Amino acid sequence: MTVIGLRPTIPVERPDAMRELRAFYVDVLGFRVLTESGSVLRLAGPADPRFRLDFQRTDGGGATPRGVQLTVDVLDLDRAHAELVRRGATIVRPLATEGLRRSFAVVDPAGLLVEVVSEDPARVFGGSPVLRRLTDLVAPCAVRAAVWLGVVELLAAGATPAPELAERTGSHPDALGRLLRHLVGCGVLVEDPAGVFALSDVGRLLREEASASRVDWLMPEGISTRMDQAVLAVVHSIRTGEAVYPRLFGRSFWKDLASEPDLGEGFNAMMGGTTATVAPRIAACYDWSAVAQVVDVGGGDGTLLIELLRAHPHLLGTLVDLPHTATAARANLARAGVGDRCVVVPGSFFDPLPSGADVYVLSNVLHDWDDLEAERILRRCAEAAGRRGRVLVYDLPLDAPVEPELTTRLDLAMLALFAGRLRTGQELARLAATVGLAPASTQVVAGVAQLTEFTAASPA
Ligand SMILES: C[S@@+](CC[C@H](N)C(=O)[O-])C[C@H]1O[C@@H](n2cnc3c(N)ncnc32)[C@H](O)[C@@H]1O
Repeated sequence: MTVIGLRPTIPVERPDAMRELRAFYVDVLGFRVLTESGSVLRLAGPADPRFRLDFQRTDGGGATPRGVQLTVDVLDLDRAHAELVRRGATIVRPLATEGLRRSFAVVDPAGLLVEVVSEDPARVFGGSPVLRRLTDLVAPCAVRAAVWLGVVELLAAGATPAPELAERTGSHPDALGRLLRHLVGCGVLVEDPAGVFALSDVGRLLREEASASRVDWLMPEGISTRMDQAVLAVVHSIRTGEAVYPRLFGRSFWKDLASEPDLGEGFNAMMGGTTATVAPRIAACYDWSAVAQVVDVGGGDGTLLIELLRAHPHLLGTLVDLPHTATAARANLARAGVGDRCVVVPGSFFDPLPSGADVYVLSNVLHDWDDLEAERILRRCAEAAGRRGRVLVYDLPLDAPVEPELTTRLDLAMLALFAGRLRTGQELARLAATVGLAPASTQVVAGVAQLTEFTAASPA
């Protein structure tokens, strides 16, 4: 049996307690009211409507609960019933249908009354919340629209009435109102009775976690829209094993970024924002004291190299990246005051790299490529590092100790965008072995990502 929801129903004896409960749970804790009548108050969690809490007056007559009662939503009520009967559970109310709601009740071993229900009426339209969460595209698109229009930014500065939001974002007033209402429904915004909108606690995460989370990846509109479109078309990648991005936009992801400056700048800003959150940890968790020269291969906009050079004033750096990104990196490195300690080399990591440095860093690079290409990049690093140098690979491993949904979603996105892939630690080590590199040490960065140091394998 599959449980998709759980909510306690709490009996309330004092008549005026309902008002006090509402004030406590709604006004203070931010729960939302789903149903309110004289005898029933049904609430949903502020951040997640799947958190449910129901109160029921005991003096309302009828079948009111005597003690706390649990309501368990299941996907298949008949199967749940058959299973509980087979196990000898005490069924205290037989299977019954009341409108769209089917239920039965059992007593659990602790004596708690458990009502088992399938779809409650409110859920029939729109289907199960669990399936809706997996299939709905409207809410993610509405959040993107609010970010792209600048609604989130404006609301972060203060609560604003809808007409003013429409004017300041250059939006169609009626259409924007509809967007705002859906976002209230999703728990991202709140609206007061005067029609003034504000960010909810969840909505505030869109600002507060901007550089630490996926939210950075919603900005700016151009490149993140293309990346979303590629993910929408992932079925092509599943059928063929190929990236779908070139099929949609006529050229590879990296060529696309190079040919439209806004796309390239947008991607560098998104990537730089993400790397900025881990760069200080990479700078701190590896022993840079014996390193004189570091080459950041595919170093992006220079975010990581800036951090390394600032944290370790003895270091000299080289950044290799495609020409348009190299130009951006050069400007960033100069602005950060470390331009005199580094060289920026526009070029490809499929070509020979500047040789003789102590460390070659590949940060968030290998997962953009399939095994053959990743091997070619590693080979260039190994050649340039020679027997003395080291290759440092920073990436999120496929077997990172996080919810598998996090790593597997990135893995699928890499497939759709570049035919890239996430790799387990072992897969990375196997790939490195093909170019004569052996793992020497591994650090876990930010609890999940991995910094693996490779050296030339000892000759057999
Ligand atoms: C996912 S980003 C990672 C950037 C940076 N290392 C970081 O961790 O923030 C991948 C980088 O590889 C660069 N890149 C793609 N193809 C390249 C190539 N053939 N040669 C050099 N750099 C390349 C991109 O321009 C981009 O900066």
